[in-house]
Amino acid sequence: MDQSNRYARLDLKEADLIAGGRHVLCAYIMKPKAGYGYLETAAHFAAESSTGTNVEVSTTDDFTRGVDALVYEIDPEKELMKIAYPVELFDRNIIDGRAMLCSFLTLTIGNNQGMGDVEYAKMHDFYVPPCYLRLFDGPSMNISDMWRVLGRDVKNGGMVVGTIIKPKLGLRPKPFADACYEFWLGGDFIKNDEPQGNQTFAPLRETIRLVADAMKRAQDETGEAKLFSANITADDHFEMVARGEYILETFGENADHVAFLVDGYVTGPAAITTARRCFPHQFLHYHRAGHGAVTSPQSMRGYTAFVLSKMSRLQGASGIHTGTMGYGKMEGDASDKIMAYMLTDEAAQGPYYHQDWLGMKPTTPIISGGMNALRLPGFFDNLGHSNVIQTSGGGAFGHLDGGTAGAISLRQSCDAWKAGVDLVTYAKDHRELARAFESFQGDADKLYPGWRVALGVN
Ligand SMILES: O=C(COP(=O)(O)O)[C@H](O)[C@H](O)COP(=O)(O)O
Ligand SMILES: [Mg+2]
Repeated sequence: MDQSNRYARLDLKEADLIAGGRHVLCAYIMKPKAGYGYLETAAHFAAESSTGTNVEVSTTDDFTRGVDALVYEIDPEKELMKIAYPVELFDRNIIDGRAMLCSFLTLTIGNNQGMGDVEYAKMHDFYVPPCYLRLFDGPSMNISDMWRVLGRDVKNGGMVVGTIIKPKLGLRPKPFADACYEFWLGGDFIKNDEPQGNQTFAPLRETIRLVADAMKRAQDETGEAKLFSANITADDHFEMVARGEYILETFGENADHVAFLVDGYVTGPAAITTARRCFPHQFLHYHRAGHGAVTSPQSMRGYTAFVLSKMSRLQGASGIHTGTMGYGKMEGDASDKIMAYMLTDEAAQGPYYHQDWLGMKPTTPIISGGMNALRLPGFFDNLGHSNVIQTSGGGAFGHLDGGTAGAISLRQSCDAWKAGVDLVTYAKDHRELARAFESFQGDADKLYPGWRVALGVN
């Protein structure tokens, strides 16, 4: 059934919709299945994503029609479809009237992902009007709060030197805490790897107790504050709260040195909001493990990493992994930097929409995935600054001289970049950095040909 007479209004102007302030706008790359017209498929998509189904129903009244999602722009050649969703469509909390991301998703990326007349549809950008934007929690903490604990300039505190305790799984509590102590002698920040939690070989209560002790000893040893991002991810809200409360109680006077890590893609918006609302004074670390299933350029469905990141700022992530923009091991390329700017800037220019954040706190890009001291300068050249949280797991514990040297090499690499000094030159009088070249020789050969002669390594 062609529903375009009801669910398409190609006369609507995007500027008028934005000025009207009553619509969430979404841009999709959509292709109809063979045999289906573009506009009729787009209209069906909008119907199924708002007030309709595949046939007219007798219960529809004028009010219903007034909150129809409307296709307002199509470009079949570019497979581009834009839909305006009246904000009234989205569910609100009964407890405080505020917005919930799950409702945004269930409509804009819901049944429409499995329709028989749609070959594929993927959201590439969305726009949130002020009346709806202010109903989201937004971040309560971010890198400024980390810099404050570290005693740095809270506006321009520089790279937070971080790691992920590796191996990914398999360390029992004492070797885990020992690895933390080792890294903290040179670095600032340690995160649980995303699956590390309460495995039977590493009971959370014992591990956290030893890590809290390691933090105290490392702080005493270095005279510097240290940070830990503890994984509180769980299916059960009460489990997450129990973990968070135990961790804060155990860290005691260092509780403000603790971030909470949540695997936000696999556990979904509810887990992010549990952490954001139950622990508003802790940095909320959004790990996005699994996101590639929908965000990968190979996936023609779901939404992009840009959309995932934008949703995370709405929900209140203090920081989210934004990938390594082609400089690390995960999928991505240099243009992904628009994700980082969308998260940190007052206003964001996305692929299709300009979004003013109206003072919503920034979310900090977390840079991770196959990174090491050799790969950082190229990354920073592309991004243009180093005010990020950077975590290198293999890049720290894969250093020939261990985690402390690995941490120091990462900091030296960032210092070299900020000073505008070539990394090989800087390595000549910074041993840990020089040894990073020997530790990651494949990268060294590829990124810094001639390093062996320059550093006297055969
Ligand atoms: O554990 C790591 C990286 O470890 P390593 O530093 O040893 O590669 C992270 O889970 C990935 O960075 C996630 O990817 P992304 O950050 O793209 O979400
Ligand atoms: Mg990991």
